[in-house]
Amino acid sequence: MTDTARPHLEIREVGLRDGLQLEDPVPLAAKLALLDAIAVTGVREIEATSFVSPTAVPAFADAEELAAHLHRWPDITFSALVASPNGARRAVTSNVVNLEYVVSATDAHSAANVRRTTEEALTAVSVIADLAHGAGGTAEVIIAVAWDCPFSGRVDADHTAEIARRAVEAGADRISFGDTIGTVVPGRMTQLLDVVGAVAPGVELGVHLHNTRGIGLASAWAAYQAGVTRFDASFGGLGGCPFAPGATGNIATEELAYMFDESGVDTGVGIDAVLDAVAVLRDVVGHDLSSNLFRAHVAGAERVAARGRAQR
Ligand SMILES: CC(C)(COP(=O)([O-])OP(=O)([O-])OC[C@H]1O[C@@H](n2cnc3c(N)ncnc32)[C@H](O)[C@@H]1OP(=O)([O-])[O-])[C@@H](O)C(=O)NCCC(=O)NCCSC(=O)C[C@@](C)(O)CC(=O)[O-]
Repeated sequence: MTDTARPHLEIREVGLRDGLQLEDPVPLAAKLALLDAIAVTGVREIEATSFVSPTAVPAFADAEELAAHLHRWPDITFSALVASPNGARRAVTSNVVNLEYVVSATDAHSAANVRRTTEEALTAVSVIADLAHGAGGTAEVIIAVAWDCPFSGRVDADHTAEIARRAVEAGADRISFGDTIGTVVPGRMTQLLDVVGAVAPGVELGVHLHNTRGIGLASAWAAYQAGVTRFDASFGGLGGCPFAPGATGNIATEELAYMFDESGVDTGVGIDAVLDAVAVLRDVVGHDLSSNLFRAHVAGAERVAARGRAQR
């Protein structure tokens, strides 16, 4: 439960989308079990799936089927990633009206991801925003490779900020910056947010960070200090873009919530409940997860069990 007297922020859980997109397709029943587990953690927003090409990302071939179950969690605001107007149409037809549309800051990543240039991808923002708004929802643009591209290197902050400005001009309600290959550091986070503040003042901003180099939480803290209060995170730290070589997991929901809650910033997220959900996730994907907090939790539980056995 959020304490309104404390500073607070929103964590959007993206494990069902970013988390699963690099995995072998997970059966619908297992996705619903994951939703059951994550829906009781206190997160208020969940990015549930992607309406993209099932050839490009087989993990979300069941997007429509999953969407038909989302009414089961009426207290959660669900959203979906889309990569084209066609995907946006599929989403709103499935009653998923809050859309995240990805625009890559470089042509090279855009070509790998959606087979379009950045300019072509930007052209679709107004169409997608109209579709979302017409259905009573919201349109967010996530700018992928906002700081660094695995194909063309460093991205100028002015360039990313200009994409943000144009996306808002075209109808986006909100912009999130994606650190797709997990290279950003606090100084560069602050630099980009400063430039965006000058170019597109007053825009609602979020960040979508990957922890590839272990700096994700530090950059999240820098973003918070710069005024950002919306963060994507993935339980267990699962995730990664299939079209960005070297991409690995998102910052972990439980670690982000732990950092902020212990710093007096309310996330509304119950850490123990997320750790329970991560245990379900580990069984579903069948491999270890990168979350240090989860590892510490498992190791702590094993120590307690070993002590219990020794005392018997
Ligand atoms: C945009 C559309 C829908 C256009 O796909 P389309 O509408 O089918 O149009 P097309 O003419 O470009 O595609 C023709 C054929 O190529 C296939 N195709 C098309 N694209 C690809 C691709 N990339 N890789 C492999 N195959 C691809 C496509 O599936 C189709 O095959 P068919 O169905 O005829 O057999 C499609 O390109 C697509 O779905 N791309 C996937 C986008 C995606 O889901 N990327 C991962 C999410 S973005 C991300 O993770 C970054 C983010 C948001 O998290 C932020 C961050 O981390 O920083």
